[in-house]
Amino acid sequence: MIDQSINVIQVDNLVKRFGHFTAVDHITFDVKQGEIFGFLGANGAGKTTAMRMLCGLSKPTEGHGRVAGFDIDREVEKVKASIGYMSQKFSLYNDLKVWENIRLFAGIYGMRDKEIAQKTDALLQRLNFTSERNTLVKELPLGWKQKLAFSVSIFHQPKVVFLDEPTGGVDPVTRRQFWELIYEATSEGITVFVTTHYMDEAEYCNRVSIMVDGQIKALDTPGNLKRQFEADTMDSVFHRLARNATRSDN
Ligand SMILES: Nc1ncnc2c1ncn2[C@@H]1O[C@H](COP(=O)(O)OP(=O)(O)OP(=O)(O)O)[C@@H](O)[C@H]1O
Repeated sequence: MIDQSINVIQVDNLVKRFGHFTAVDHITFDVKQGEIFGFLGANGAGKTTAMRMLCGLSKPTEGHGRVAGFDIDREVEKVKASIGYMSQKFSLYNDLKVWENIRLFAGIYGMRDKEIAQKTDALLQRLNFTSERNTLVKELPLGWKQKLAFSVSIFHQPKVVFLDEPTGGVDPVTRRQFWELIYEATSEGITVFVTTHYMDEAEYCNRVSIMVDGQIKALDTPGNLKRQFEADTMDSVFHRLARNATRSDN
């Protein structure tokens, strides 16, 4: 359930410049506890750069942000300890077994061995992965890897999880299964911040922001955005906003 009174993410005029280039240009928004917040934008819009600042991986040039109650500039370690992160490029170790990946990441987040062992059994059952416990991650199909990577990213029960294009390259049925896991996480009170290029996934979010050339050009529920732009689908809303982007080929 979404708790409107608690902002898990609060961003105020956040800016990131690389030399003279402004990758993220004064973005302001907040995300409520338990919300699924879709962070959309064309290639190069600035999504990953913004997300890296929110995760404490990159210092803002200007502006302020708080994640899980901590300042993203001055309390970086506390931010990192309160979040989960899953990126398309880096998530699991291919040369480790399924259970070894779970133990490794849970250990990094400070969980105790006994708790890890108990929760590992429960997780493998939940994912129908029990027979894959000793399989090397590189041998799993991509969709399975993604489900496992997501489950690992929330294994330590973070306040918020950041997902950077978590379902890239898999079929709609597998993506739908992945979203079932996202809904389950929110029912446990975890807030989800997700970037995606798939507009059917944008429809699954509680609210969506659309970034164009470093700026947030629209932010609302999918239903309200469709009404505002007199569009039938989020795909059409997205293309109306993104077609004037100078940084991408949309
Ligand atoms: N370290 C860097 N130095 C210089 N420019 C950068 C750096 N990181 C990103 N950029 C530029 O900032 C802009 C935003 O990039 P970013 O990766 O945040 O976009 P994105 O919205 O995540 O795109 P994609 O969907 O392709 O991942 C791009 O023009 C990119 O080239």
